Parts: sequence; structure tokens; C-alpha cells
Amino acid sequence: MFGMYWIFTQSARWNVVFRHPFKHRLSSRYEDKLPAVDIFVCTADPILEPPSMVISTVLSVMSYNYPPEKLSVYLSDDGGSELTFYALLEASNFSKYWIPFCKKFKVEPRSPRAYFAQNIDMNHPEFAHEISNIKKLYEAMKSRIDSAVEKGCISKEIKDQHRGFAEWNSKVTKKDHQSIVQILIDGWNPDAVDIEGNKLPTLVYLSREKRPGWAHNFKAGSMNALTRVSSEISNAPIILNLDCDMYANDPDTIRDALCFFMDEKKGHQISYVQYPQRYSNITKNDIYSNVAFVTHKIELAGIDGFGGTLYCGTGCFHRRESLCGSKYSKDHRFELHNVKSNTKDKTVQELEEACKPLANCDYENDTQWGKEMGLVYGCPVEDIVTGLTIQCRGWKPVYYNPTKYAFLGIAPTTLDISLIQYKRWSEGMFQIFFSEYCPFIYGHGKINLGAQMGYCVYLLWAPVSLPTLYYVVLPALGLLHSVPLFPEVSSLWFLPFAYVFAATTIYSLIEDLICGDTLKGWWNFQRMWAIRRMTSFLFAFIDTIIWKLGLSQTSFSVTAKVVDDDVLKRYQQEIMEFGTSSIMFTIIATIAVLNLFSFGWGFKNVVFGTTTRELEKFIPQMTISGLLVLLNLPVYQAFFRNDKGRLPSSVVFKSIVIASIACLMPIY
Ligand SMILES: O=c1ccn([C@@H]2O[C@H](COP(=O)(O)OP(=O)(O)O[C@H]3O[C@H](CO)[C@@H](O)[C@H](O)[C@H]3O)[C@@H](O)[C@H]2O)c(=O)[nH]1
Ligand SMILES: [Mn+2]
Repeated sequence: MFGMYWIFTQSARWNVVFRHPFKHRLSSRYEDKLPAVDIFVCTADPILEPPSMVISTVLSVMSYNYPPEKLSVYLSDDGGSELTFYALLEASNFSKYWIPFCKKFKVEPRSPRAYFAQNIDMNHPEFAHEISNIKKLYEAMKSRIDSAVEKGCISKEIKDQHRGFAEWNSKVTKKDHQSIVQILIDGWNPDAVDIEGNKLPTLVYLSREKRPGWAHNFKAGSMNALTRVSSEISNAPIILNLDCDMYANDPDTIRDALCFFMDEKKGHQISYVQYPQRYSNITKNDIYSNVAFVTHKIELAGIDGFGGTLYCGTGCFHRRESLCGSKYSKDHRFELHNVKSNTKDKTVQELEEACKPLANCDYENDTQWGKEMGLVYGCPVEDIVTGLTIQCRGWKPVYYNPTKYAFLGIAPTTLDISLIQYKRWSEGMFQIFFSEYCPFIYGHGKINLGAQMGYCVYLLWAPVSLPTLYYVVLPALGLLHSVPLFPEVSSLWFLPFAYVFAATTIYSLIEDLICGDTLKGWWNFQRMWAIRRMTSFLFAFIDTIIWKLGLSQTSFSVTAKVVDDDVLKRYQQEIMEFGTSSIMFTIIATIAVLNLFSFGWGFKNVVFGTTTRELEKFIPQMTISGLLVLLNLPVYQAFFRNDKGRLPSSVVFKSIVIASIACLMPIY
């Protein structure tokens, strides 16, 4: 299985392409013809995704270096929360100060949260006064929002400030409410200007209708509602899609992306431009291995080489037509300037009313939405499967990995959250492999074989858990019961094992270091991959089988973007966080204990005399167990720590009991 999988991974290294746009040429040729751009930000829960973080993302994209009359920002709130609406209202006021400040002094990054979190020189010779003013405004706004979130409700005085709050009556809950559309800034209105008199981008709040008993299709559903509502308001030909934690780090990104779409020769075939998912909260050695250096630098660029760039759900510019289901054809040129003109004839209220039905539950009945149009429904990784369908309609997407990060999000800061995220991903991807969308069948004759294989590097994460489990359990058991599993070291048959092990390890180390990781980061990466494979991927494998048998339904657990200060501190010190007694932790601890026992036992036999010949038989197993013991050092430490992130004693107890039973079990 490892061998087969290795062949797939080679397809992602065969034809790596790196792309470089020339954005100064774009401005000199097309500045007047730049297309309008709609930006979608998705949020789902005011507790897991704090509104003050969400609006920082919104503000960062509102202040892009791009003509504001061509920019519209839409926030989709699946939490249906007046707290998020209130935060966005505050952001619409603050943007009148923030955008001119950013543009005038060219400050970066343009997410206020990220900007004020860095060390800024408050005595800057040119704009000391402005900085301290804007900082005061920001902090006042943030504390108003945070205290509203803490209270969990909005005061009457605030509610009187905007008619939009009238949508939240006592019956509105997260899972049961009407469509809410509020245009907070109508960019086409001449009065929508900042404090310096410059135009502001359009800003819209959307919370699609939710009713019990209806399938809402998670983020895919919210993206499709956004697509329809925005078509009524601004209908820009280019759509940028962001998760609520992914702020824009580079104010010129839109222009970079447009270079691909507006390229004279190849631009008309490009459906989307995907940026890598980068994080703002990574520590030096990346203890949970969130970054995936090699994936972003080599593998995704390698799959791009075969025209199979994966759509990763965030940090992606789409062409509206290809997202909405159009097929690419050589004869028809899709132009990029069809901005809505009738918007100006309607009042804001009329527009809002016209948008609401588009976000209703029943709108999609008997339509192709979720199938041929928009994001595809029914899969926890809606993004990957949607990207595949777009490619199979003849489009050629682009993967672009600039040196200056375009977007920065928040990576999971505990082991638990990270494993659950990987479980969702690996489960969703394995489901694709087993569904009508399996790249070898669905993509046959439509996309390159290299791209089909490249997809499988990710789609087959879940089944790779099986051989991994074999390698972390059986060699240890064999050692305990004196059952040799590999050829003797002196035998010629041992060579292939030694060669494959050494070659793949050294290759992975060099590749990772070249891509920018540290040595310790690579070591953490090995540990995290072992852990993911024996927990997240295993459960994903089992759940996919259950799903295939029709016994379960797709779910989506939103990744938390905030944790306690205590937990955060341990994350920054790169101490692994356990804390809860999840079954995944029991597996991790049991395997760690088992290998410790077997390595100890093997070591005892070496010291207290077996013959050299006997010993030779067990060197490979000793090596495997020994390496696993080294890899698991932080797990053993977690047995004995006294902070709240230690492994709970119940888990320690269970793991020792299970490992002991496994040791005592007779093997024949
Ligand atoms: O019912 C839902 C659930 C989630 N979201 C939003 O979807 C985004 C991604 O959710 P998150 O919990 O942060 O998931 P991640 O594991 O970080 O997401 C990665 O993987 C997902 C697919 O599993 C993709 O959709 C994401 O874009 C990609 O960043 C967030 O902005 C959420 O607010 C919704 O809008 N509605
Ligand atoms: Mn996320």
C-alpha cells in the first residue's frame, strides 16, 4: 500500500510549475478596464469565530488597492447572529477612517487586528498623531464588540441605531430564521464616502434562511447563497472567496490574480486562481505541523503542472461563470466586464427585498444548484470536489504561491482541534474517491492522468492509516514475543527494506528543509503524520465505510479559532496539548506505551545475551520501536506533566492496561 501511494505522490513532483504575474504591466495596459470584484467572507458561529476577528478580515479586504467602486464585500453569517451583524455595522463606520489611513500611509497588513498586534512605532515621524488616533478608535470599537459578545446580546440603544436589528425578533435562532440581507454601505450612492471624501466599497450582510428539516449544506450552501445574492447587487465577474479568519496580507493581491484572468493568450480559459493557505499564528517549529511546507511549495504546484490545481475553499479567485456551471469552449470568449447597471435604479430597501428570496431554503428546489451550478453539495470537502467538476468542464485553474503571503488564517492550536480538522478533511476526500466523482472515473478523458493521480495523494489519506497501524503495532508485538518479521540484517533480502526506509526518510528531510522548514519542524511533522494516520485517518476510514453503507450523514464541525490564554501559552511554548480524554488520545498513548514496553524488552534481551544471530533478526523491529519511542517523547512527558494540558490519568491508565493485555496475549 505504501508503494502504491508513493507512486501517486510522484505525480505531484513530476511537472512542477511556478508562476509569476507582472502586475505593473496590468495597470499600464488595463487600468480603465479592470473588472469588478466581489469578495465573499463566510462565518458560522460568533463564539468559535469571534466577530471582532471576522470584521478585521472584512476590513482588510475593503482596503485593497483597487478602485472602491469596483469592490463589493459580502459577509455570510451562518450563525444568524445579531452580534456578528452589530460587529459588521461597527466595521462599516470604522472603515471610513481605516481605509484612508491605510492608503495614505501605505500601512500593512490591513487587518486592524493584525496591524495593531505587531510592534508598531507609535512615534513614527510622519504619522504619529494619526496612528494614535486610529488606534484609539479601533480599540474602542473592539471593546464595544467584545463586551456585546460577552453579554450575548445587543443593548436597546445600539438597536435603535440601525433598522437592520429589527430582523432579530425573539423567535430568531441559529437554526431557524428568515433570510436577512442588509446593505450596510451602498457603494453606488454618492454619499457613501470616507472621511476624506473617497468612495467606499459596497458592504453587505447576509444570513440565508434556515429552517429545521432543511439540508443547509454547510459552507457550500452559504457560498451558493452568496453567489446568487451578489448577482442581484453587484454581479462582478470575479469572486474572491475567504474564510472569516483569512485576512488579506498583501493589498495588491487582486491585481496579481487579475494578471492570470486577463492574460491575452491563456486568460480566457482560467476558471480560478488558488493561493496557498498560510497561517499567522505558527510557532517556530510548528508543533502540530499545520504548515505543510512541501504540499504548498511542491505538490500543489506539481498538480498545477497537469492542470489539476485543487480548489482549497479559501484564498481563491473565481470566474463567476465557471463557478456557476458554464462549460469552457474555445469559440465563446467569456468577457470580464458585465457589471450590473440596474442596481442604481433601485433603492437599498428594494434591493434587499429582491435578494431575500434568493437566499431562501426552497429557492434551490428543482434547480442545478449544488450539482451543476455553484459549489457541489454532500461532501465535507465541498471545495475539492467543486474544483474537480470545474476542471472537468474544460477550465484550467491556476495555483499561485507568491513569496509575500496573500492571505493569513488561524491554524488550530491544540492537538484535539487539529485531529478533528484532519478527520473531516480525510473523510471528505475519501468519500470523493468512493463517489461518482472519483477522479479516475469522473475525470477520465477530461483531465490529465497526472492530475487524476495528483488528486489521489489527498483522496487516499484515510486508507493509508491501515498500513501505518500495522507498522506501529505488529513489529512491537513481534519483538515482545520473539517473532521476527523482517529478514536478518546480514541477508540480501534486507537491502530493499533498508534502502526504501533510508531513501524516503532522507528525501523527505531534504525536501522539507528546502521548502523552508526547520530540522525540529520536520521531526514534529513526522510525529504529527504518524499520529494523524493512526487516529484521524483511521476514524475517517471507518466513517467513510459507514457512510457508504448509508448509515450516516455528512457533518461539518467548525474549527475553533480561539482558545484559553492558558492553552495559547502552551501552544506558543510548543508543548503538546492533550487535556481531554478523547478516544484518539487513548490510541496515541496506547501505541506509545506498547512500543516503550517492546523496546525495553528487546533492549533487555540484547544486554542479557542472545546470540548475535538471534539479535540480527530483531534489529529492524528494534529500530522501528526505538524510533517510535523517540517520536513519542512528548507523549510520555504528557503522562507526568501537572498542567491542564497533560494526558488525563484515566487515559494513561487505559493505555497501560490495553498495552499490557496486548503484551500478554499469546501470538502464534
Ligand atoms: O456551516 C458552515 C460551516 C462552516 N462555514 C465557514 O466555512 C469556513 C471554513 O470552516 P473552518 O471550520 O474554519 O474549516 P477549516 O478546517 O479551516 O476549513 C478548510 O476546509 C474546509 C473544507 O473542509 C474548507 O471549506 C475551508 O475553506 C478550508 O479552509 C469558515 O469560515 C466557516 O465560517 C460556514 O460558512 N457554514
Ligand atoms: Mn479555517
